[in-house]
Parts: sequence; C-alpha cells; structure tokens
Amino acid sequence: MSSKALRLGTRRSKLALAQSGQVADAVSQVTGRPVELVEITTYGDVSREQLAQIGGTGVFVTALREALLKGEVDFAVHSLKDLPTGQPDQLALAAIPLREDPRDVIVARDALKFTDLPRGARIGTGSPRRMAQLNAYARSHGLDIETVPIRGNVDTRIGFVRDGELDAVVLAAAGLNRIGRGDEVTDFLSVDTVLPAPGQGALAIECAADKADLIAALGELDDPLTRAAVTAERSLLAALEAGCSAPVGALADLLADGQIVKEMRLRGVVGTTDGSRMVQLSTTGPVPETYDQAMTLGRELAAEMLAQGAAGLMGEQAQ
Ligand SMILES: NCc1[nH]cc(CCC(=O)O)c1CC(=O)O
Repeated sequence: MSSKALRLGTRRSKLALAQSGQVADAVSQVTGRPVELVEITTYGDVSREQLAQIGGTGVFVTALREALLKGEVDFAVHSLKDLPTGQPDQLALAAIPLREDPRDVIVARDALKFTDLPRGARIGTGSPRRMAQLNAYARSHGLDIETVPIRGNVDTRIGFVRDGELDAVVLAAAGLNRIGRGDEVTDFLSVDTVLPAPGQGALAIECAADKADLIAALGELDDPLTRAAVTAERSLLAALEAGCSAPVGALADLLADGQIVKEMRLRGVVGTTDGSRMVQLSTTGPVPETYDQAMTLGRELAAEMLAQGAAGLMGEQAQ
C-alpha cells in the first residue's frame, strides 16, 4: 500500500476523539501509514432531544457512514453499542478490537457505592436499560432510589453530581477509561446487577466493503473472541427487534476451566423501565467459530426470551 495518509472519520466529542486517536495510532502501527482525523458532526451530537425519543438507532453513525460511502474518509471508528445491527452491504466491519471493560459504573457524590446510596437518592441515566435494571435491583433489595432521565456528554453528566443536582450518574466504564477519567468511578456495577448494552466497551472499525487491501490491513486489529461475543449480543438485540435505546442488556463471556476456554455464555435481559417486570435468561454453547454460529447463539436466546414475553416489555418504550 502507498504511504499516503489514511483519513479516519470521527465525531468531535471528547470520547470519540479519544478512541479515534487510540485507533489511529494502532492503525499507523500496522499499516505503516500516517492517519489523519477528519471531524464529522452527527445528528446525535447536535440534537438536544432524549435519545430514547429520537429513536437512538444510528443517530451517531449515519453521518460517518455517509462520509465513508462518498469516499470522503477511508475508515471510521464507532462505539459498537451505538451501531445499528443492520450492516449495509457497501460497508464492512473490518476490525473489532479487544473489548474494554464492558461494565456500567456509577460516579456518586462522597465516593458512595451503589448499595450505600441513601433513601430517596436520585440517579441520573438516559438509558431505559440502566433504569430498568437499577429499579429492578432496588425493588428486590429494598433500596429506595429514583432514576432521573438525563443526557449529555460525560462532562455534563458528571456535572449533575458535582453541582449537587443528582446523587449519582451511571456511565460506561469503557468511556471513562478511554478519556482518562476512570479514577472518578465510585462503584463498578456487577454485570449480575446491570447487564451492559450489547457491544458495550467494544469499538468497530468500518470501511468501504470494496477496499480489500484496507480491510485486510485493518483486520490486524481484530480480536476474534471479542467479535464472536459482540456478534452474539447484537444478534440477540436484532432478533428482539430492539434498537440501541431499548431496555435490552446482553453480555457474552467465556467460561473457562482453568486456562482452557470451554464455552461461551450469553446472558440477556429485557425489562420495563420501572423494573417491575423483567425477562432475564442465559444460554451456553461452544465458543462460536463462525459468524453464523455467533448469530445462532443470539437468535436462540432471543427466541426463549420472546417466548417468556420479552416483546411485551419492550412495547412500552418509544420505538
Ligand atoms: N451511549 C453513549 C456511549 N456510547 C459509547 C459509550 C462509551 C462506552 C462504550 O464504548 O461502549 C457511551 C457513553 C456511556 O454509555 O457512558
């Protein structure tokens, strides 16, 4: 390949610039070519509406994908959890690098842990998935908390805690780590309490599907086990016909016996935002070695969840 700079299309948010910068360095390493960042504004960046209202699906990625299709940029980096499950034919997910910490965390006043929040504590999150699971946990453990819908970038959200408006906010560990603010986390939410969003903590590197050389070069950054896990999680999401703002949590992880990886477990949850009704199931199977096997794992779990009434719980949301 030539030594001409590769153009990386990125959103302008601090998080997007941080993760794009990290991927740019890695891509330079494997391709030997310089990478320049091209900043692109997406609808999700300018709209002040609640994400759940504007539908969520794709609001952060459409403009980046248009730039890829027009050849204005060579590749783009997305947070996988913001990427719609339908993959356009003209675009390829060239790499899914090793996943960061998938957990949700809280940033609370006075370094409080989730279970130490006082009665009536107000916890900010714009995510129906987080609301549903936090409220379900609170109901079954006798906690008295109120989830408060918020949105905005990391600074804005943590600002609600710093200025005393909220007792805590929920964020993804991965995002905070990527922007170097992991030290502000006051508690990690166990995935047994809050299953993360499908694909949370993972990045997707996307480029035009007809650029075979570029796909091969970017593919060096791929982590096959991360790809298998997030493929299963996103297959579950797709089969539930839910979008990225739906109250769906999913996490695939590996079950090992000592050093030997035995199986992949996929856990999924759907619930009403008040946490009063939840469908939570898991399934275990051989570690998927192909795209189809990973897709099957997700589809099978979705079918079981739908059989237990999952669709009715999502119907309550604006979808
Ligand atoms: N919905 C916004 C969003 N998209 C990706 C991340 C960072 C975590 C990740 O890359 O999965 C965040 C912030 C958050 O949820 O706190």
